[in-house]
Formats: sequence, C-alpha cells, structure tokens
Amino acid sequence: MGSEGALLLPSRFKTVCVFCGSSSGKRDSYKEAAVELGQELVAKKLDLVYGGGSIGLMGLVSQAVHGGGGHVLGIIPRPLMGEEKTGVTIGEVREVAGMHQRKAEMARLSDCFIALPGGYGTLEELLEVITWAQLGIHDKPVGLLNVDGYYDFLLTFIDKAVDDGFIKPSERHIFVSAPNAKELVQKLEDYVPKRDESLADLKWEVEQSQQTATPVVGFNALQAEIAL
Ligand SMILES: C/C(=C\CNc1ncnc2c1ncn2[C@@H]1O[C@H](COP(=O)(O)O)[C@@H](O)[C@H]1O)CO
Repeated sequence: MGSEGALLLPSRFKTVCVFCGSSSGKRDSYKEAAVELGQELVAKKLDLVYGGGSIGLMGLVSQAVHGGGGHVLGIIPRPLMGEEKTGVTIGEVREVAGMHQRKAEMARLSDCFIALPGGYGTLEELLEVITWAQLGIHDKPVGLLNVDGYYDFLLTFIDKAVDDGFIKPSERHIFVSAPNAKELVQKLEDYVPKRDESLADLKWEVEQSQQTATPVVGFNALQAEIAL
C-alpha cells in the first residue's frame, strides 16, 4: 500500500517538545528538516512546545505547525522577551522567570523531546533531558533528528563515553536518532524506557536552608516539577 493509503494510527503522544537552533544553519537541509518536522507533527495531530520566538529553526518549525493548524506553545524567559531578541512569536506564549523554569516547563508540558540541529542552547536542553532520563526523573523518549549526519560526532562521542566507562552500556539507548522526522517520530512511539532499579529508592528531599530560607531543590522536587 502507498503511504497515501496507509492508515494513520493515533499517536500515544499529545505534545512534543522541540529543541533547535535559534539560527538556521548554513545548509538548506536543516531548514527543510525543521519544516518537515512541523508538518509531521501536524499530520500526527501533535501539539508543539518550544522555546518561543521566530528566529532560526525555531521560527520555521513553529510556523509549520501553526500554519498547518496545530497548537504552538512558546515558553520564553522574561530576559529574552521582546521582538528584538526572539522575533515575533506565533501561537500561545508563556512567560517564565528564567532559563531553568523554561526547561522545567517544557519538560512538564510535553510527552517526548526532539532535537533538531542547533548550537549550545540546543545541546544544553538536549543533554539535560537525557540526564533526567538517566536519573529516572522522567521516562519520556528523547530523539535526535540527525539531519545530514549533523549529530554523528555527538553519537560517536557518546559511544566513546560508553567504551571508556562513563556512560553505562544500558544507558546508550536513551538517545533515539533518525535522519528524518517521520522515522524519528515512529521510533519515539516505539521507545520502551528501561528502568534502572538501582535508582528506584532514590530520595533527595527538598531541604530548607536554616540560615537563608532558600529552598534547595532536590531530586523529588524536580520530579514533581515536571510531573511524571
Ligand atoms: C540571546 C539572543 C537571542 C536568542 N534568542 C532565543 N530566543 C528563544 N530561545 C532561545 C534563544 N536562544 C536560545 N534559545 C533556546 O535554546 C535553543 C536554541 O539555542 P541555540 O544555541 O541557538 O542552539 C532553543 O531550543 C531555545 O529554547 C539575543 O541576541
């Protein structure tokens, strides 16, 4: 059967969080991949959560979802609010106090994560949700859209870290990757988290500093914050 005739099964996800460049990159394939990802989300009736704004790949993916009739939610830290920094934002916009709250909100409000090509910001967001998955803070799938092999060096580095004993072989699977949006979303749908039982009893409580009354946020608080 041709793909036009294939039955589109409903997704197990409702909302996908996308991390991606605030720049567009130098290859057309990066821009095309951002638009294709947006169109794939629309085709699967998935909502988008992202960092807000209309610059770079962030703008392209959000415009593709919004233009296709999908719901777009941009989460923007107050210091980045303003057209001169993030461009004109489409869809729903939620303002948060800072970068940490943004990441917690993006994680809380989504069912899986996808990273398109990007720079430091994208890598930081991606590695944080990978670390949270490793620690059992969430069990939401994390996917790399490895457009034109953009993330090959990162994947090779992860293999090196496994080989050299810094990442457990059983945790190599946390990264799901594919060269195009359709394959990646399917892999994320099929992903089964492997629970590390050694973490099951971890209890880092929220502590209250006696002197400053400043809350020290621990493991359980973060788990609650992003609402498993
Ligand atoms: C710092 C300035 C503009 C950057 N504007 C951004 N607006 C919204 N979100 C952003 C911005 N920069 C980074 N982000 C977040 O990080 C990811 C992109 O970072 P990268 O370094 O470009 O890969 C993205 O997912 C956003 O969540 C004013 O000069």
